[in-house]
Amino acid sequence: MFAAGNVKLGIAPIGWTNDDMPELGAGNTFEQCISEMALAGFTGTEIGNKYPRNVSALRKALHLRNLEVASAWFSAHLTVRDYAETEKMFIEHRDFLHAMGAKVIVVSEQGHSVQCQMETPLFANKPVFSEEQWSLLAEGLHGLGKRAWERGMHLVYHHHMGTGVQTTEEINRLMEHTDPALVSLLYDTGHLVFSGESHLDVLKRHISRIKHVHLKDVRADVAHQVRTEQMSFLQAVKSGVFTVPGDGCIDFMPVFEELSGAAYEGWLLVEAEQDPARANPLEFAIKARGYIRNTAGI
Ligand SMILES: O=C1C[C@@H](O)[C@H](O)[C@@H](O)C1=O
Ligand SMILES: [Co+2]
Repeated sequence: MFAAGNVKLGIAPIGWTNDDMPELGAGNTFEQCISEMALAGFTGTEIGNKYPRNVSALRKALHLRNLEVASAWFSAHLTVRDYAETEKMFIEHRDFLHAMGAKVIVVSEQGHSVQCQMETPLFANKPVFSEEQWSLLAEGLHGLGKRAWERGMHLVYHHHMGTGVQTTEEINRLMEHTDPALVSLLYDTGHLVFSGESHLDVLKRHISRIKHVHLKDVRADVAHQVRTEQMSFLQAVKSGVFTVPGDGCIDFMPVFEELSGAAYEGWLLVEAEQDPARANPLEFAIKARGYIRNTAGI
């Protein structure tokens, strides 16, 4: 299916320790996390809050386990703060990722986001950007995209539940109003399905812009409960709305077919935040690895 060497397989540390709720998996160490990633058969990772910020220490720890850095999340605040403030932090983040050998920088606009509010019902309160906020976002992303290019890197925008870029319409709008040379798309299956979008329509429409992929599955019964009981994003995660590919309601075969058909090059990164006390991270990493082998043949 995928041509040899086109894709690399990674896994995010969020299944071991959750950056949005560090109390989930607080007892899991950095070394345990990266050792189990390697043991499960992955060759890449994103950077979590327990990872050392020292380039040589992180490089050594990952190299010992044959792991590479795929990317790391950056929270932008382009709709609520001065551009210069976001740019300064972005440059620091970019330079760290560049030193670690990453080629893409994950960016999500967190201005007005309800993603990290424990008590705020998700679906009723997601922000809807005004015309002015859309312009601030597009212009700001163009600025950050140019900064990424200074190091030969791509900015990949992460559409996300509880933010102003969640739905198909919002993703379409962002893609239409940004320059493909400066702003690419991160495709996250879990966020699209949880939001009620057609993940395959988004994939087909924006395939040429997609430069990073998060493979996240959804437990449909929990997603339904989140809507009916007006739960927050964090409550949804704690309740188990997300899981690894092969354990939820998404059939990843058409996703892999579409990506490979378009000769997608880059990372396929399993990202399944759930409570590690309820879902053993190593067990679920092994499960994901087996499912990908059986469906994508890699
Ligand atoms: O890429 C991601 C990073 C996390 O911090 C976030 O909340 C998660 O849902 C996600 O998709
Ligand atoms: Co993601």
